[in-house]
Amino acid sequence: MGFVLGTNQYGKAEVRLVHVDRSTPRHVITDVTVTSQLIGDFADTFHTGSNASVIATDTQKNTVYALARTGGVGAIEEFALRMARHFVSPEHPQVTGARQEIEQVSWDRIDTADGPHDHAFVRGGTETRTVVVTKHGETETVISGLTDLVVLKSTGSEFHGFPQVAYTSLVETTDRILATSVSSRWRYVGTDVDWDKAFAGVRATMLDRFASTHSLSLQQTLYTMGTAVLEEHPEIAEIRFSMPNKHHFLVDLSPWGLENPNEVWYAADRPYGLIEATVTRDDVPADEAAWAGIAGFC
Ligand SMILES: O=c1[nH]c(=O)c2[nH]c(=O)[nH]c2[nH]1
Repeated sequence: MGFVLGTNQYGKAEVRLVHVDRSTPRHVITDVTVTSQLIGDFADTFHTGSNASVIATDTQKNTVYALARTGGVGAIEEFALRMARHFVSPEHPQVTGARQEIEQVSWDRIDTADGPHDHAFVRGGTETRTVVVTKHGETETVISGLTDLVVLKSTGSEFHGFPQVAYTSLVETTDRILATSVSSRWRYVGTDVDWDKAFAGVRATMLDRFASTHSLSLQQTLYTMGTAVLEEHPEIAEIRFSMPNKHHFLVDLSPWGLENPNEVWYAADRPYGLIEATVTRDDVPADEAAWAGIAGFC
C-alpha cells in the first residue's frame, strides 16, 4: 500500500496585531488578526522531518509585525498582498504560493464634549471586515468581505404564497419584521483597486438595498443586494452571501384582551432560516480555488 502527500499549506494562524499610527497627534488604530499560510515545496518535512525549506511559522508571525512597523497596515487587502508578495519572491524559491487571511475589527473615535478624541477609542459594532488573498506565482486573487452586519426593517417585508404542503403551519404575512446578520464575501477581478473606497461602497450599497427593497422574501432582498453591488462595482466578479433570517414573532396578547398591531415581538435566536447564494457576472470565469478554505458560504 502506498501513500501520497496531498494538498498542504502551513503557517501561523490568528496573529493579533494592533497598529497605532502616531504620525500625527490624531492617532489611527488598526486592529487585525492575520493568518499567514505558505504553499510550495515542503514535502520533505512531511516525509522525513527535514526542515531545510520550512520558513518557521514563528517567522511568519514576526513578518506580520515587521511589515506593520516598516510600512504600516493600511487597507487589509493591501497588507495581505504585501505579506503574500514578501513570501512568494525570489528570496524564497521553495514558496510557490501563499494564502493570507485578515479580519479587522473597528475602533471609533470617542466623541467628547470637545469633539472626537485624538487617542481615545470605543470598539465599533460587532461587524468584522475580512480579506483572503491567494497568490500562486504571479496570479493574485483578492476576496474581501464582512461578517455580522446586523440589520432590521420594522416593516416593508412580506412573506406569502408558499406551498401549503404536509406540515406547513406558517401564517402568511404582508407585514413582518425582517432582520438578518449579513455575512458576505466578494472576489475582485484584479488588484488595482482603491480597497477602502470599494469596501465602503459595497457596504453602503448593501445597506441601501436592504432598506429600500420592499421585500417579498429574504432571498429576493439578498439577490437585489448582490446585483446592485455588481452593477456599481465593475471591479467585482462575484459576491456571496450567508444571511440568517432572524425571526421575530408577533406575541399573542389576546388572552389579556389586548390587540397587537405589529408592535410587540419576540426575537427568537434559534432555529433560524439560513439563506445563502452567490451572484456572479455571466462573463467572468469562476475561480473556485480562490474560495478554498472559506467556510460558511454555499
Ligand atoms: O424570507 C423568507 N424566506 C423563506 O424561505 C422563509 N421560510 C420561512 O419559514 N420564512 C421565510 N422567510
